[in-house]
Amino acid sequence: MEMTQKALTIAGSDCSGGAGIQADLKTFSAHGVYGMSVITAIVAENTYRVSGIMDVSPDMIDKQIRDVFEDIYPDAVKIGMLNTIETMTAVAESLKIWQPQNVVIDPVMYAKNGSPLMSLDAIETLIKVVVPLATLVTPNIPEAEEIAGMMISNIGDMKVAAMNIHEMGCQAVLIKGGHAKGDATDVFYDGHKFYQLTTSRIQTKNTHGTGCTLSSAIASNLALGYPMADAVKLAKAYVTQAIAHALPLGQGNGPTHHFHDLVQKKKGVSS
Ligand SMILES: Nc1ncnc2c1ncn2[C@@H]1O[C@H](COP(=O)(O)OP(=O)(O)O)[C@@H](O)[C@H]1O
Ligand SMILES: Cc1ncc(COP(=O)(O)OP(=O)(O)O)c(N)n1
Repeated sequence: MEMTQKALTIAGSDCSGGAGIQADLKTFSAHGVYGMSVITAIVAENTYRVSGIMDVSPDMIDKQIRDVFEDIYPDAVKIGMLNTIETMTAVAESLKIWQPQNVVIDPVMYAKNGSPLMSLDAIETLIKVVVPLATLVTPNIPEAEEIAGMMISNIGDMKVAAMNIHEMGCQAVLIKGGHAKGDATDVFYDGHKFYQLTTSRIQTKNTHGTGCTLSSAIASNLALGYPMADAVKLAKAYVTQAIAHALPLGQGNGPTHHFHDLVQKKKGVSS
């Protein structure tokens, strides 16, 4: 019988289906990876607004993580929205017990429409307690500015911020360029070498869930056994296709679209 790769997302629920847990599970499925979820918060949101957040208690987060790991140990974990200090601490304590091998952390702070998804007072805990757990951390430009404590206006700044974040104790950093002007260039730093991943910017407003899609595609590829640099390159190709096929749903930023044909194979990847 073929082996089944398993991935876990620890994140918030987006009831409109474009981001959070929902985007992550769709991405895992498209990659042929068995998906599991630990919900950290229930978010009432859609393509143009966030109208409410209910945090799940630390005790329920612990129980969800324990029940997953005790029974179906994941090959990779993706972490998304962690709203509060208590949520971050609960996730960090549990992961220290279960020691997953691959941990991709998308340090979600805001939704595309600017609504906050992380409490302002939690930034220090994010840096000291959460970032060091990461095999890879994937901030967008505004998130990288907050974490690294600097402004980012060009690729050189992205590289400096990546090095600063790497020094906080994670193994690798990917700064996403979706919020920049011009080409969509992401900067990947593995602690030794920089890689620039560039695609033309797709002219669309339908970009709800791009960050979630990218980080869960990376987690899928790590679960499938790809080395980190290949996992990132293949995921960048996947998110580009998911944006190219994004759905014009809702009144705001429509969601990325997911299906197996968008998944890129290793053969086409240049080193
Ligand atoms: N319009 C676009 N065209 C092509 N790629 C894009 C576009 N917008 C975002 N991306 C890519 O999507 C991924 C997610 O980036 P970003 O949108 O910055 O994340 P987030 O959703 O966390 O803000 C990155 O690989 C980025 O380069
Ligand atoms: C529940 C939840 N988690 C994360 C996000 C943010 O998703 P992201 O892909 O980073 O960006 P946008 O979808 O907001 O463009 C979210 N909105 N909801």
